[in-house]
Amino acid sequence: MRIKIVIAGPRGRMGQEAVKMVLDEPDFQLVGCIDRKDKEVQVPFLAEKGIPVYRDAEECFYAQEVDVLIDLTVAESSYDYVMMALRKQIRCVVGTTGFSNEQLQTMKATAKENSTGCIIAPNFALGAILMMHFSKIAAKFFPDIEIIEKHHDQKIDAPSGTAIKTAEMIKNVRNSKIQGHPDEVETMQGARGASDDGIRIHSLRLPGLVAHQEVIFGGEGQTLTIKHDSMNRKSFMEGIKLSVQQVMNLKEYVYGLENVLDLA
Ligand SMILES: NC(=O)c1ccc[n+]([C@@H]2O[C@H](COP(=O)([O-])OP(=O)(O)OC[C@H]3O[C@@H](n4cnc5c(N)ncnc54)[C@H](O)[C@@H]3O)[C@@H](O)[C@H]2O)c1
Ligand SMILES: O=C(O)C1=N[C@H](C(=O)O)CCC1
Repeated sequence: MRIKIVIAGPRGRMGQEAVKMVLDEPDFQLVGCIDRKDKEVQVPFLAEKGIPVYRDAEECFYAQEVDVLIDLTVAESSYDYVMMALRKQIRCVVGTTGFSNEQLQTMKATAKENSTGCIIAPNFALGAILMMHFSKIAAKFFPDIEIIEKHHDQKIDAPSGTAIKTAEMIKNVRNSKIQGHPDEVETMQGARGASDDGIRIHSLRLPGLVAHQEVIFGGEGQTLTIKHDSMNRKSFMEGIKLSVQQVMNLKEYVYGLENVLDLA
């Protein structure tokens, strides 16, 4: 039996790539897409293949038998779609970033209440998962850390979901620390970036970039840099494919692809 999939956000940079991936995968079946309500734009590629595009998620979930929702939209709509899907016991694979902690906690609780799998991953690139994992190891030895994330200039959320997740993973192993000089002063606001428990996060947005992150550790007489670059959006597809396969056997919420990979 093929896994029946709906993709929300099929016209986006990630959505287009995900549509191709799902259509190319013999074990997957794309049964529909969900596009935004306010734009009546045809999606010719989907029309040719006879794949319905719904403007209303409720209608989509009513009309189609769905195993997994893949959401690649914006946090506001993604939250509504995921909540609706989980309440109907439709599993979710979510790449969208920019959720509040409260939204993440509510989706977690809803997945549990409905015994339904939900993987939310701020980054699906396997190299990025390793970059975060290696950073967590390095942070045990080097507690002075600056994260520099660089993305294309059409990204709406900052800092990136990956940078937030990296800081969260590091905080699990690093004691709280205020970095830099205790009397340090910003003579231009924002010069030192954001601070998460003392870890500094800097967000760069430029045309030409896709998704990149460096985690720089400083110690006595040395620095260590752990760096990952996504050159295109195909780099995320292997992780989405794996998540769809894994979520079929899950009955709860998982935040981060590292939790469904064997990194031991
Ligand atoms: N997890 C990862 O590995 C990963 C990788 C790349 C991007 N992202 C995230 O994925 C999301 C999408 O990124 P993108 O670069 O494709 O953005 P994009 O702007 O190209 O695409 C977003 C799509 O969502 C659609 N959309 C907006 N509101 C909608 C609604 N209410 N219903 C349905 N569709 C709606 C837009 O029309 C657009 O087509 C972002 O949150 C981004 O941060 C995650
Ligand atoms: O918006 C993007 O493009 C990306 N966002 C993710 C994030 O916020 O971490 C990472 C991959 C690309």
